[in-house]
Amino acid sequence: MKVHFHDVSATLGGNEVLRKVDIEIPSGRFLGLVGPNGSGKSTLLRTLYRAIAPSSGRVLLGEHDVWRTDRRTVARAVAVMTQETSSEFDLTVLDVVLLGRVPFQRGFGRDTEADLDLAWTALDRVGATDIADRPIGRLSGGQRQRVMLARALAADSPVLVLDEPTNHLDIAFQLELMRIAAGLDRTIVAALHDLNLAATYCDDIAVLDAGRVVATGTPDEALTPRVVEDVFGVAADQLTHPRDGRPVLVFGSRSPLSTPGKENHA
Ligand SMILES: Nc1ncnc2c1ncn2[C@@H]1O[C@H](COP(=O)(O)OP(=O)(O)OP(=O)(O)O)[C@@H](O)[C@H]1O
Repeated sequence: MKVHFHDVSATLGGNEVLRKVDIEIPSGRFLGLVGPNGSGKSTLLRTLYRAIAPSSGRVLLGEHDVWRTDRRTVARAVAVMTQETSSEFDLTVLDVVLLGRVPFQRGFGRDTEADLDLAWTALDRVGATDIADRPIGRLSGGQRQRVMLARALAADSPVLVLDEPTNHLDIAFQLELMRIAAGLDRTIVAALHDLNLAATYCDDIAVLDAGRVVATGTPDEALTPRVVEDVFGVAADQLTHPRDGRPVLVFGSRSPLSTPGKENHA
């Protein structure tokens, strides 16, 4: 299912935090949304899962305007993993993952065998079957993040929203999470701070700055040294990874790469 943010603007607390953002994500593509703190990434994601209404513009899921579609239909189409921790601290991990199935159940329906299968498969996928009985409130930040990913995976929705999904995760699971996401046959939009994780795993990148899209394209097209320096105020070089040919950013150097201390030995 394709997603189209069509000239989306949003105003919060009297400030325009999104300004005519226009981004199209074709069905099945993985878009990384990057930008400095406060640039509007989470706000844009919220317009997609019906948490913040745009002040103008439209958010399209397929051909349908999210804001003219009922909540339940949107909840079935869009699974969300955010930083907001579950307030149900006494629920077990398995219960929390099963919450991902709620939009697909009728009324206050019971969990079916199929729901349980999907929940266990998702827990297995994130390596969390051994903590299925633990209360969510007694997990580490990283364990909780895994459970939140499992909840989003258990909802087999065509669209997946990830808001800073790798926070709290050790490096091995950061890579694992991105590998899992990249391998899904879903349309994904993820707000990411780590530009190299974004460059390695995303099909496309959109760079936001002060509520505006300032660059889009494949990682090598969007994450140029010029864009990184203009938007983040950090000097960067774009190299090519020797193993996979993907772009890699190296920060804090001046182009062309200089070797620290070399001049002392000349
Ligand atoms: N509820 C709110 N009321 C008023 N202003 C808000 C509200 N939520 C966010 N903002 C402001 O909107 C702007 C965009 O915030 P947003 O959280 O979308 O940015 P972000 O790019 O996700 O940032 P970060 O990388 O720090 O998570 C910021 O200036 C923020 O202070």
